[in-house]
Amino acid sequence: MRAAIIGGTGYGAIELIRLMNNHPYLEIGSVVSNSQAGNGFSESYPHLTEIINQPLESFNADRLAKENDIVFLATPSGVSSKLAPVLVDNGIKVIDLSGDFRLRSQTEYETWYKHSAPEEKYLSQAVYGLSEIYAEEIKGAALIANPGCYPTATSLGLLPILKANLADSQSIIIDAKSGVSGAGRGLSLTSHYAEINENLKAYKLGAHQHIPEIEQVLTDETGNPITVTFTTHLVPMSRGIMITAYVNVTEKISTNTIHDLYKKFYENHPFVRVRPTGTYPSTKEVSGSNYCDIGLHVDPRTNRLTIISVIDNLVKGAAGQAIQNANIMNDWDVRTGLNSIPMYP
Ligand SMILES: NC(=O)C1=CN([C@@H]2O[C@H](COP(=O)(O)OP(=O)(O)OC[C@H]3O[C@@H](n4cnc5c(N)ncnc54)[C@H](OP(=O)(O)O)[C@@H]3O)[C@@H](O)[C@H]2O)C=CC1
Ligand SMILES: CC(=O)N[C@@H](CCC(=O)OP(=O)(O)O)C(=O)O
Repeated sequence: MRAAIIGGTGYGAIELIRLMNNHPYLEIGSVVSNSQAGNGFSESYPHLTEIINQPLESFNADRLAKENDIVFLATPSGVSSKLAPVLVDNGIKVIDLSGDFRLRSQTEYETWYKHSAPEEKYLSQAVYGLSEIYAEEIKGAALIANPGCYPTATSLGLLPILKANLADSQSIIIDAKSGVSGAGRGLSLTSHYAEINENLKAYKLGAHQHIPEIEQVLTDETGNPITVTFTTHLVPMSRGIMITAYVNVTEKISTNTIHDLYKKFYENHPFVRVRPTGTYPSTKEVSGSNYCDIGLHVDPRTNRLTIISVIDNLVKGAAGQAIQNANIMNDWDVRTGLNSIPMYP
């Protein structure tokens, strides 16, 4: 199956290429670049020399639909909302890595993203691609809204306890940290070496676009309107996300019991690894892989559960989950092309 990638010279796109290169059924088809059309790939990414030789193309929806079977949009929010409709109307399946089709409400989208929402007609047909939770819906979808990196780690970490009705759903605090590649390849003062090296920064307090996304999933899955306190931090590393979530449990319950509950919840989901009690995952232990690793601890003094959830933002947080969704859409084993062991150290 030929897969086109749009946003060709961004970090999401090259991660798609790295993963697709080892996928037995997905062949890298057209690679579209807005800024580098006509140039060779290795001019932007010399590490791909003699591996990916095709020239970068400009966007042409008719040609893309004729020459490819599926399109991955690795473009910024506000750009995907313009490109996806043209592709869907051309009858090609689309997996969008941006935030454009994740929120069902246009008003919510415009409040948090600060630009115009996609058309209702396309929003209503988009399926939220949190692979472990929505596989049935993903199977038949024409347009997938691939989840955000922070919402992936957060939702997978919180859903088992919330769905078991063992937590006070209004007590959730999420402390989130990301490596700099989460902000993409574009240059900015925040990701400038001297600004981020040996530094730790909190950002977008109360204004992060992933807040409504997290609240939407948790609310949908529990049936209770949930609001969360969510604070993001930029850490001086290239890849990786760690979320530390705190939630009050509503009855006396041990870490072992909660651990068993999580193991059961994810027993048929090979990419979520629930760590043994007393051990907590680190970002390097999932780096370069599609795993989400979860560690759990209940403090009996406070009756509060601490959840540590780690992913690689570019893999499970973006390109890896997108490929996992393509696997689900095509009825291939979810692990297809995603078997690589995390890169350690
Ligand atoms: N980085 C991450 O960890 C994650 C990213 N995402 C989302 O995935 C998407 C891609 O992210 P990422 O690759 O990191 O971002 P980058 O900034 O690295 O890449 C985005 C690419 O999109 C293309 N682009 C930029 N502006 C325009 C435009 N106006 N019109 C058309 N194309 C444009 C550019 O490539 P070219 O000029 O070659 O077309 C650019 O390199 C974003 O929506 C992001 O929010 C989601 C989860 C995690
Ligand atoms: C470190 C960093 O800046 N991360 C980005 C993550 C953005 C992202 O992945 O965008 P989506 O909204 O498409 O998920 C941020 O916090 O905004």
